[in-house]
Amino acid sequence: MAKLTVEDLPLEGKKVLMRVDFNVPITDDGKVGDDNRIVAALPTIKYVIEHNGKAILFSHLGRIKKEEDKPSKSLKPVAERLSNLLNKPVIFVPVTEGKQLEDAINNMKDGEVLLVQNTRYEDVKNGEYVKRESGNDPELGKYWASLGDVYVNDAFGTAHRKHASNVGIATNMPGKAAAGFLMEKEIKFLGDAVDNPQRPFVAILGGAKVSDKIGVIDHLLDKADKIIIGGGMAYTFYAAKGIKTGDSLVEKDKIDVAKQILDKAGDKLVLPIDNVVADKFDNDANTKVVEGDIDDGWMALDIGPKTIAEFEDVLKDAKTVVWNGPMGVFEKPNFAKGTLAIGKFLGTLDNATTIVGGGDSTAAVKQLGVADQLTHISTGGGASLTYLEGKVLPGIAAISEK
Ligand SMILES: Nc1ncnc2c1ncn2[C@@H]1O[C@H](COP(=O)(O)OP(=O)(O)O)[C@@H](O)[C@H]1O
Ligand SMILES: O=C(OP(=O)(O)O)[C@H](O)COP(=O)(O)O
Ligand SMILES: [Mg+2]
Repeated sequence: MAKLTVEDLPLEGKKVLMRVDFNVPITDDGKVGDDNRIVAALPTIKYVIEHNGKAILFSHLGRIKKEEDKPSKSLKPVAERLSNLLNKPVIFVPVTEGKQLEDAINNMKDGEVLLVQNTRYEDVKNGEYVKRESGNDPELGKYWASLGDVYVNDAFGTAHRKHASNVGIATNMPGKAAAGFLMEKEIKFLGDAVDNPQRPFVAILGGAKVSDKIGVIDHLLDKADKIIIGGGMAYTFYAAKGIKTGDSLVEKDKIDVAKQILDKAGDKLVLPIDNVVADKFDNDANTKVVEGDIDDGWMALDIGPKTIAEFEDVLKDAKTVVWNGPMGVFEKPNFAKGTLAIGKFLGTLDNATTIVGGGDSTAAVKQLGVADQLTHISTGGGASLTYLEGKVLPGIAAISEK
């Protein structure tokens, strides 16, 4: 990378603003469900504090559209886990601006670590959805930049976003915005694996961020030999094909996009044949396996056994596989079979490069015990896909040149 890296920055005694991606799953009882993204940022955080910098960390957690979203999306549990992992105190500041934050920063000693509250708290002010963080409000990036001396972006998982805490701060610190070690590592790995992929090259797309990620498929059609669609991504395609979807996740305003993709894709696109459907979004729901049409009152929460066999057949000769998005609601054990089966199968592909990306997908393969058999676990889902498309990632573009 011809970009500035953390090793190029003066750190001793400096206020080092750092963007990390601590958007981790939080359990119903308010604990960190998977700490892969926190662990992945440790090398850069440790480097900064070992060089006597003051590490001031910024991250988002989830999406905030109304005041009531805030309490369950506090970064407090993340601060506690980070403190355990670093084996030292982490100062947690429960606000994103103002005197409390400024005082806390000014009171820091060299080598200390501080975590600022969820940057997306700025998206809702006085009950209004103002998107200051997600809309890259110029005043916000400028304000946050004013709090530090230098800036390190290690949030690869967020690099496809143009937000105040990544692009905003960086553009306000020209010549002083550097990449962290995780950012460097992810780009190097993805570049090596997918710029000239060994073929057949198969992409697997699932998960729940349909409107975000469906557009990527169009571009992937030019790159990949096959594209497997499972998980919550599949049912908008069902709707586009006129298959009944019942109460499954469908993004109505993306049905036309799905139709266009289907027209272009021919047999490159592989959709589920059967699904595990449930009568409610609950682990204890009544379930059955159905082929094709899903009746009203039922929702597809996992791929079915015939689909698993179908997907394995497509994957068996692959030399490069990139996977983003779980095949079902794996957080609920009764709907984790499809994700587990695909993860296990990828582990058996000895001569293939297998890459899994995404906050939830990596949590899934770790939780299900198949992560060790894969070639690379990337912290970025949407970010990896955007990279794959060949697009510039705004978070990386904003980092200063060497
Ligand atoms: N059939 C489905 N219906 C609803 N949600 C689903 C379905 N399949 C997967 N999901 C959900 O998708 C979420 C992950 O999606 P996403 O954030 O796009 O993946 P990643 O974090 O790996 O990039 C998980 O919380 C999972 O429960
Ligand atoms: O979790 C993330 O992406 P991913 O779910 O695609 O892995 C990133 O933190 C970005 O989050 P966002 O999609 O709410 O901007
Ligand atoms: Mg996710």
